[in-house]
Amino acid sequence: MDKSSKIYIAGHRGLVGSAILKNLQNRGYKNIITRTHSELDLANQTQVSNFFETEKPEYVFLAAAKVGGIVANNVYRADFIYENMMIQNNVIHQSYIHKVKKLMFLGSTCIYPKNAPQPMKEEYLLTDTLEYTNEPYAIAKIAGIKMCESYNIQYGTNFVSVMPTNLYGPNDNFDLEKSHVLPALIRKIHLAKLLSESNFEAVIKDLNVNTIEEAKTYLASFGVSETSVEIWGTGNPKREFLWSEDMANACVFIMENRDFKDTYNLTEKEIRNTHINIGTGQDISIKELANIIKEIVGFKGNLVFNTTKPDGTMRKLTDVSKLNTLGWKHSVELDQGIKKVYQWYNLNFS
Ligand SMILES: NC(=O)C1=CN([C@@H]2O[C@H](COP(=O)(O)OP(=O)(O)OC[C@H]3O[C@@H](n4cnc5c(N)ncnc54)[C@H](OP(=O)(O)O)[C@@H]3O)[C@@H](O)[C@H]2O)C=CC1
Ligand SMILES: C[C@H]1O[C@H](OP(=O)(O)OP(=O)(O)OC[C@H]2O[C@@H](n3cnc4c(=O)[nH]c(N)nc43)[C@H](O)[C@@H]2O)[C@@H](O)[C@@H](O)C1=O
Repeated sequence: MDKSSKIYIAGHRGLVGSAILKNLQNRGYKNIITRTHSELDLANQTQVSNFFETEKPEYVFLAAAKVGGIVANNVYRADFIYENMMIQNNVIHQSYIHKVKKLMFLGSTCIYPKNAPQPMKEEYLLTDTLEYTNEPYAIAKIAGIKMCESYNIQYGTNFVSVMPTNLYGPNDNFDLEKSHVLPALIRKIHLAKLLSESNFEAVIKDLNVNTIEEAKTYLASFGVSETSVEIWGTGNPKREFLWSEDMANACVFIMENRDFKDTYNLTEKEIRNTHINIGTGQDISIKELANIIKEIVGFKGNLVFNTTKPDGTMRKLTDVSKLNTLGWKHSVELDQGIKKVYQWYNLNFS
């Protein structure tokens, strides 16, 4: 990519897409194109075809997807498989038709088997059964990897796939039902702290409701009160968290430095697993995460574990040796990142 290359970021207002946009702008890329969801529905084949025909992007970051936490994945199973398959089929196929020079597809580490050996290497893909709570999403992501790989092999395209661990940062989704654990716990614990300080005005503003009674009833349905916050599951699952701006940095690094054809003289087994894990290589339990957030937010109440909610996979630590060997390593540690995102939340959301 050179600084005047025409680069399309799909999903530029999301957690990762917004960080990729900022990263490219900071590096001096000047010809970036974006479309909001309402301007271009990537699940619509005709709209996507017309967009590529008109704009002819040279490089594509595919960071648009239907994304959510464990409960959203488990409940909206049809939406997760349908929308993700449609978006990626349309964008990847039109990138082939319109001779995009390089495309990056964003998968997820949930593509690996539920009981994969830890840490998870790229080659563990398709070696065993998936975690059921997010199987539809994971199957869509596996289809995306295989689509990139198949087009590369049959048509000589240059499509690279990356598998990020759990991400967090500015522009995350803080919805109490549908979000991932880290933003959900920041918001729940923050609201519990406000309740404990009788700062009802701030609670009403955050939830955009009319009265404190309404706010308290809503929060009670998520197990949030002035004295305690509910944590889903046992608290024992472990997760690995990567700061979204580090993720964007890794994406741009790989787009600038790695081509699919770099893998052509590898063995057949390696050709099958050319996707690259992106993570820190470090994980912590949900209980530990909740305690760190509690400390940073300054909430003095209790954490209560609701074991009727799913734990999901017990561990999914990425093996990041492939990425490290390419020359990239994360820079923001978890406690530092949580402080930064809590600051961002207070400035932009609360
Ligand atoms: N967040 C995480 O922890 C992880 C994310 N990933 C992957 O990283 C990528 C980016 O995720 P993230 O940034 O968190 O997701 P977000 O939900 O923050 O952003 C997704 C973006 O995609 C857009 N989008 C969704 N559907 C459509 C559509 N039909 N047409 C056009 N735009 C659409 C959304 O627009 P709008 O909001 O307007 O609908 C939004 O801007 C995804 O592929 C995801 O699977 C992988 C692992 C972990
Ligand atoms: C990125 C990844 O994200 C999803 O997988 P996940 O890692 O299981 O997602 P999660 O962040 O929602 O939960 C992590 C853990 O945390 C626990 N947990 C506690 N309390 C809350 C809570 O309040 N909210 C949420 N969401 N989880 C909670 C929760 O029970 C679980 O044990 C995939 O569906 C898939 O989309 C994917 O690729």
